[in-house]
Amino acid sequence: MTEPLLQVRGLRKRFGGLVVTAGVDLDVQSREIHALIGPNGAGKTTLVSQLAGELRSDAGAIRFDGHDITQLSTHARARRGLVRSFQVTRLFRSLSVTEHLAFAAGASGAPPQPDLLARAGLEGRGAAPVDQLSHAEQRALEVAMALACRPRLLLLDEPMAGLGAEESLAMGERIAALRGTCAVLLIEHDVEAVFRLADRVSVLVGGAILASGPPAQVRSDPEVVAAYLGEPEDTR
Ligand SMILES: Nc1ncnc2c1ncn2[C@@H]1O[C@H](COP(=O)(O)OP(=O)(O)OP(=O)(O)O)[C@@H](O)[C@H]1O
Repeated sequence: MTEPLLQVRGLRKRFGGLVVTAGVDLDVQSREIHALIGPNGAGKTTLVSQLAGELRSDAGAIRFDGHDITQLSTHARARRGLVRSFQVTRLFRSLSVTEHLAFAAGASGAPPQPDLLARAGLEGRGAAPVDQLSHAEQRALEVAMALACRPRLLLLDEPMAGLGAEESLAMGERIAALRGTCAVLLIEHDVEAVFRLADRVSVLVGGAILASGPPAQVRSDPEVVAAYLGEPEDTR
């Protein structure tokens, strides 16, 4: 069997006395949409920060595309195609959407992609300064900037947070449209959206993967139901 695109083994991270990532094993295959779900405080964002290289791991190994990247910088990981979505609120608010996309592409060395605005749902908004975008448009730009880097694995941490129902659906459709072009590791609290979108789901509880598999299998796993999903009537 070919090696998964991302292979994480025994990954650990502690903050002082608090063990947050407690020996994570995780495989993400090429071009799959892989959701990472779990209770508040389970360690999802910390794990994504470790994968992106923003947080140094205490132990364990991260292999990407057949190479050990555990010690590589964020930038070196992005150049290999492991990209976390940007947070535009941290960037240059008076620059336009197009300028942001050019900045992201330039930083990663990827060639420009003329269809990116349309793929991101930002058609006709290229000249708009970022501080005039709606919240939903800003979230769309964050994903678009990551796509501008031509990722092989896109790390998305709650891309639907703060969006209305229709905007969430639109974001879900854009993520679904990525299937087959790149892999996506998606952290999302909206379990219904996750089970609609994902090819596989992993459940992180207490800093370790409790279950991993196709949505239907994970959804009916008694341990997952007990630790996170609850019975059908109180499914969150
Ligand atoms: N830099 C830090 N220093 C100390 N503790 C931290 C730090 N970052 C995260 N934590 C703690 O690690 C635990 C896991 O946090 P994390 O944000 O990774 O969980 P999460 O699963 O993403 O949660 P949520 O679903 O609520 O976003 C929490 O108890 C949090 O307080």
